[in-house]
Formats: sequence, structure tokens, C-alpha cells
Amino acid sequence: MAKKIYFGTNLKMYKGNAEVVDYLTQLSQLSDTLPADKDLELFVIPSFTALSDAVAAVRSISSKHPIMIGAQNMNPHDCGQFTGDISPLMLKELGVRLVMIGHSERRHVFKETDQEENAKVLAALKHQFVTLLCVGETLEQKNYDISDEILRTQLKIGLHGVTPAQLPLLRIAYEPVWAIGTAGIPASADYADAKQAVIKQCLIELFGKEGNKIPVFYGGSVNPENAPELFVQPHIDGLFIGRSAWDAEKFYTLMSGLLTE
Ligand SMILES: O=C[C@H](O)COP(=O)(O)O
Repeated sequence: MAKKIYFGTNLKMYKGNAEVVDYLTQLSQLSDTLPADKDLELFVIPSFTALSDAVAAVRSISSKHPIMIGAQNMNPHDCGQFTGDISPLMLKELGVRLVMIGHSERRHVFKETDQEENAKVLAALKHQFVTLLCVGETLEQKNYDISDEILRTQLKIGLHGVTPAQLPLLRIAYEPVWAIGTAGIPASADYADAKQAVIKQCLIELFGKEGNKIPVFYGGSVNPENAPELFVQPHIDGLFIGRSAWDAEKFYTLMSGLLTE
């Protein structure tokens, strides 16, 4: 069977509700024209305020490749005294299917720890969300040549207590912090692939041969120029894109170019 291919985008704090609905309407129509014989998982992760209408928008358009809607963060508790936070039950109620945990901006701007990411991962899996754990080293850590240790630590703590039965819901995104966003320097395909191999090896150590089935994506300044080389790397199962995917047509063009090559 052909290998499953993954494409996703995190809209960060850039699109309001109306803009997300327009974007998803356009992207759903376009995704329907992507090659029907490809096994694709497409996901879009908008801000919390757009989630309800985002779910409705993708449900209202039939596409051969439906888009899964995800949340950018989640409190691990079902309810409680956590003003300003959003619980798994609230996301479930809206029909959200995926939760992203430990994005670089959550870790470095909001100072979330590996232990906090672990509590969120366990809660997301308990509630049957597709659970996307992001990992990645900072430039300082890269310069100290401790990237592998950092990735292994983030995975070993972040995934502590995950059971083999939960693995089909798990996704990992490797996003080197220095490669992300407007100030980011894209990782070379060789570097990205080498780190993805470290991640895959660690997943095998944690979960045995089932660990090798966990999809691992690359993210960090993916663009139309570097996507083709990244996409064909042996340890990269999908691309997780920011800026280059925020225009539906450009995202579609990037995906269709890779799928028809
Ligand atoms: O969540 C997505 C990543 O942070 C990548 O963003 P970027 O492609 O704009 O660097």
C-alpha cells in the first residue's frame, strides 16, 4: 500500500473567524482536485475563536481529501479553575479532531515545560484526539551540539505514559526553533532528515517496532523552493507549514506540485 502523506498548517494568531472560513472554503474546494489515488491527511490549525465555524466549513464541502481541524493548545483538565484556558471537553464539543501540543512558541514564549506537554499529550490521547507533539532544539542547543539529546528528552518526557494502543493517534512534528518564522533559517534537507532519523530511533526505543509507524513531520520555513527536497527525505513523512500555507491557492500549488512529481 502506498505510504500515507501528511500536510498541515498552523495559522498561529493570524486569521480571524471570517478569514479562516474563507480560507477553508477555498482550500476544501481545491483539495478535492488533488490526486484521488493519494492517501493524504490534511490538517489546519486555526485560533480557538475560529474553531466552531472552521469545523462547520469543512463539513459543508465534500472533498476527496477532507481537512481535519485542530486546536493550537489545550489545558489537560476537563474543567476547573483555569481562567482563559480551553479544555478537551470544550474542543470535543466543537468537533475538533486534532490537538497540537508543545509548539515552539508555547515552549519558548509561554515557557511551557516538557512535563506540562506530557500532561497535555496524555489528556489529548485519553480524549481520542489526533495528538501532534512538536519538538525542536534552539539555536543555542544546536551550537552546543546537544540537539539529539534535546529531541530525545522532549520525546521521552513528552510521551511518558503513552500506551501502545494510543500510538495510531500520535503525530510528531520536528520544528527546529531557529528555523521557524520570519527570522527563521530553513534547515537543510540533510540536517532535517538526520534529526528526523534521531526522532524515529527514539520512538522505536520507546515503543518498539510500532514506534516506527508514528508519522514524523518537518516544519520550519518550508517554502515552495525547499519543499521538494524535504518531501523526498526518507525520514520525513509530511510537511508542517506556516507562512507558505496561509494562502489557500499557494498551499494547494505546493501540495499538488509535490504529489504529481
Ligand atoms: O507551526 C508552524 C511552524 O511554526 C512553521 O512556521 P513557518 O513555516 O512560518 O516557519
